[in-house]
Amino acid sequence: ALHTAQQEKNSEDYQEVYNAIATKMREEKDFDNNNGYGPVLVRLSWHVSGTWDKRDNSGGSFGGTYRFKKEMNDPLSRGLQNGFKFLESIDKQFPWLSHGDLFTLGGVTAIQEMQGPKIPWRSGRVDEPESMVPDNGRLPEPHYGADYVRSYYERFNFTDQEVVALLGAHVLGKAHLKNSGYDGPWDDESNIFSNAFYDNLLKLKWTPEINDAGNKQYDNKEKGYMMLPTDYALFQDPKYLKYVKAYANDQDLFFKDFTKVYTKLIENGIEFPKENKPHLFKTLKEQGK
Ligand code: HEM
Ligand SMILES: Cc1cnc2ccccc2c1N
Repeated sequence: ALHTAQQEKNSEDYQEVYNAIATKMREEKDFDNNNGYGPVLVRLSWHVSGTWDKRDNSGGSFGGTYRFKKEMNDPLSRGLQNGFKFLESIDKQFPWLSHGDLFTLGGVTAIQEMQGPKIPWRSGRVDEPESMVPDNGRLPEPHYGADYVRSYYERFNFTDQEVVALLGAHVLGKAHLKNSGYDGPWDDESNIFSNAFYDNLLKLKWTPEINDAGNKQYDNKEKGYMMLPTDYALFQDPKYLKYVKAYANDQDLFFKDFTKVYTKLIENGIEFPKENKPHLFKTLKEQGK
């Protein structure tokens, strides 16, 4: 059964939460080699949504079950505890906000504050008990190629175009050897949301290397950039490559398509009554803050 969102506050209340998250991001911008908390907040919003299974509508962002240790300690989510800890003070400041809304609003705020597209965000997710925590093993592994990526996203009914647009979020942040067994990029500023992921994928020379954890990754020595095998798959597969080229050449198109598929991702499995309108948030900058 679909979950029905329960709208209880108005946009001004959620803008206040947005501002609290965005302000804290500014205050703690030296986190993780100066990347700040933006990237890990975006990854958290994806992981809490990526457990969804269209077949029985289990998992997904609605119930906020990431707060329980079985989901939080999924080995494929190592490092996301930093994002959870960051949001704990926000959780205390706004006790009326559900965890599902908190985790997804964290990602939306981070994307917009990192100069990404405006993401219209709908509220009303309702906390579910620990018994509803989905099993581990629903998140993707980074070791494989295009066939794996394509079949993984079949569980979301995402097309090739949607998969390529969604993965553009890997312009943000970095891989940490102790988290995932992958490492890099080694530049210190990957906290601006742009179409650079596609540009680099297409234009730079990528050398397969075995990293210190024994995993194969694709490195560009000149720039100190890396690509996971699942990233590089978008270059290897001709059907994906078509969209990589489109987004490398048109950032507006990327922003538009990313907004659509990211919204689908964080809303999967939830029914929003028609009066439950999306909230459009102003960035701190737009508010003169
Ligand atoms: C094929 C699907 C995907 C795979 C296999 C994958 C895998 C990974 C891995 C291994 C890392 C490094 C984690 C670490 O070592 O700390 C990572 C980081 C990240 N992922 Fe993904 N990911 C996928 C899809 C996505 C999607 C759909 C999004 C968002 C829309 C996303 C956003 C991020 C972000 C922002 C980071 C950087 C986090 C940080 O800097 O701490 N990823 N991903
Ligand atoms: C440039 C690049 C490529 N792939 C990534 C995968 C995970 C996290 C960050 C990445 C990143 N900044």
